[in-house]
Amino acid sequence: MADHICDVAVIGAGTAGIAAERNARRHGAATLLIDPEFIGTTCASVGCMPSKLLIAAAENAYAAAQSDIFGIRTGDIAIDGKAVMQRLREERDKFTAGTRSRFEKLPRGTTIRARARFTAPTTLALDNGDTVSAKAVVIATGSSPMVPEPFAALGNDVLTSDTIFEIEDLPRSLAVIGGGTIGLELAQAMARLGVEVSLFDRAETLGKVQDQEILDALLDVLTRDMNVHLGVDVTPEKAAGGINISWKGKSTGHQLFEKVLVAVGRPPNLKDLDLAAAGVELDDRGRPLFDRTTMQCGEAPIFIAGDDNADAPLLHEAATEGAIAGRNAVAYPASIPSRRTPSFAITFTDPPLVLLGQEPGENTLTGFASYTDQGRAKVEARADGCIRLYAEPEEGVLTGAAMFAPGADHMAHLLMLAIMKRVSASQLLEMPFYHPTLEEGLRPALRDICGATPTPIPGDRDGREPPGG
Ligand SMILES: Cc1cc2nc3c(=O)[nH]c(=O)nc-3n(C[C@H](O)[C@H](O)[C@H](O)COP(=O)(O)OP(=O)(O)OC[C@H]3O[C@@H](n4cnc5c(N)ncnc54)[C@H](O)[C@@H]3O)c2cc1C
Ligand SMILES: NC(=O)c1ccc[n+]([C@@H]2O[C@H](COP(=O)([O-])OP(=O)(O)OC[C@H]3O[C@@H](n4cnc5c(N)ncnc54)[C@H](O)[C@@H]3O)[C@@H](O)[C@H]2O)c1
Repeated sequence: MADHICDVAVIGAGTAGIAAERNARRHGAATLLIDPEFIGTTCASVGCMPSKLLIAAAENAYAAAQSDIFGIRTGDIAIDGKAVMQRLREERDKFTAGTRSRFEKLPRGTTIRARARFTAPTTLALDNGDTVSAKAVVIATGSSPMVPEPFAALGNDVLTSDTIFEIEDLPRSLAVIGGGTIGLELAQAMARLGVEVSLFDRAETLGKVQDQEILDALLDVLTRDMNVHLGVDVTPEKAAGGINISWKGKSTGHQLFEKVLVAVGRPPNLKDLDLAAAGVELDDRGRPLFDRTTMQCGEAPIFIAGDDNADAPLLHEAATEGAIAGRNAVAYPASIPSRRTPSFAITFTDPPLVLLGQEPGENTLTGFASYTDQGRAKVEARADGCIRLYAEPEEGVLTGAAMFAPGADHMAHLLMLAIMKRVSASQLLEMPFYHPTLEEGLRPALRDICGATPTPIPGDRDGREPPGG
């Protein structure tokens, strides 16, 4: 049993915790990074990377299935589920190994393999019997999949994002419960890998989409590969050969599935931390109140970063919040506020779904563009989806976007720059748009916005699509 003394103790060695420790050390602190597993982050082990590896396999299966369109005959396509999952795990393990190797490069004595809980605002008890005394503490404990009661009792046929990447072979059929980011990405990937998929959500939308045209486009694409049931409550029951799912609400039915993926959200990992001892003020869900510009919990020497604060549970936000928390833990009690970037979420469906910036308000101007007749999208046989751009009424300065369109994951970065630099639709239209690109498809929406503001379509620019495509 040892008593460790440091300037900044970081609980959790995921993306946020690693960034917090690194930045606290960069600012001169003696640090400790505490984690029971040092698995190499959720992102690399069971999150971003394995899900994108599955999606990459699905994209290749889909491209092979579509190749006839281009006159390329591939013959019968065989999907070797075991090989798909094996490659996924092999590549995933390289990502986790890369992250884990960074722990070995930390200064000696920085890492402690244990689970921590608070005994006072700046003291921690570890489950190996050690204690930690710090000047400030960063909580970076992440989140875990929620499994509602009826599913929890049903054993191994019920999967979450923590277990689905471990399956030996692709199932014949899969019910996906929850059409949020995880459900959408994995449902479409599995369906395109030949799994019979049904997607269920109790909401009447998917992926938090508010715009009806975007939702319609999303449903149009998804339902080519799977059944989608919105506005339903599902009840699972163990049955011979898998799990029987009954649903009722906007539609009613029942079906047997070999496996069920539960993807209904990821609550923060806070319950084992004994936050009462930390003395931080909690909201009505038991989550610490904190300032998102400093990551500080009230006036306490405690900072919270990453999924565990449930603010923006995304990789880039976890890394940013960790860096802010680490710097301010060193600066305590003189926290320095940081400017946070506009909200930015990409769901890696095909085409990608993007929600960017502010949601529209009463006076927001909107511009619309469809990709069903867009030149480059048609060339590539992926003419689906649409985009909606949002702007301020006075000058048409861009404020946000909702997009479900080919290339939206890349175009969103251009729009993010425009939003952050307060660029107007008119100014964007002064920019050259190379032909034929997917970016050209933004212009009808930009022109809509110009048309509704005193800032016109630039007089020396063509007001229509380029002749020839
Ligand atoms: C399937 C899936 C796909 C995703 N895809 C994307 C994507 O494409 N893009 C994107 O931006 N985001 C994606 N995300 C979200 C992203 O992975 C998370 O936002 C990010 O990993 C959160 O990092 P974190 O540091 O908060 O948590 P984590 O990386 O989970 O780290 C938390 C750490 O805290 C430790 N811990 C917990 N309790 C204690 C305790 N009491 N004491 C000590 N240590 C503790 C845990 O062991 C863990 O190591 C995805 C998530 C999932 C599940
Ligand atoms: N590409 C990415 O950036 C990416 C990918 C995967 C995950 N993530 C992160 O992981 C987080 C968690 O993802 P998630 O998909 O688990 O959660 P989510 O909050 O995105 O979606 C949960 C969905 O489940 C539905 N739901 C809730 N309870 C239900 C029930 N009992 N029956 C049916 N439907 C139900 C909700 O209506 C919602 O649509 C996301 O918020 C996101 O931040 C990001």
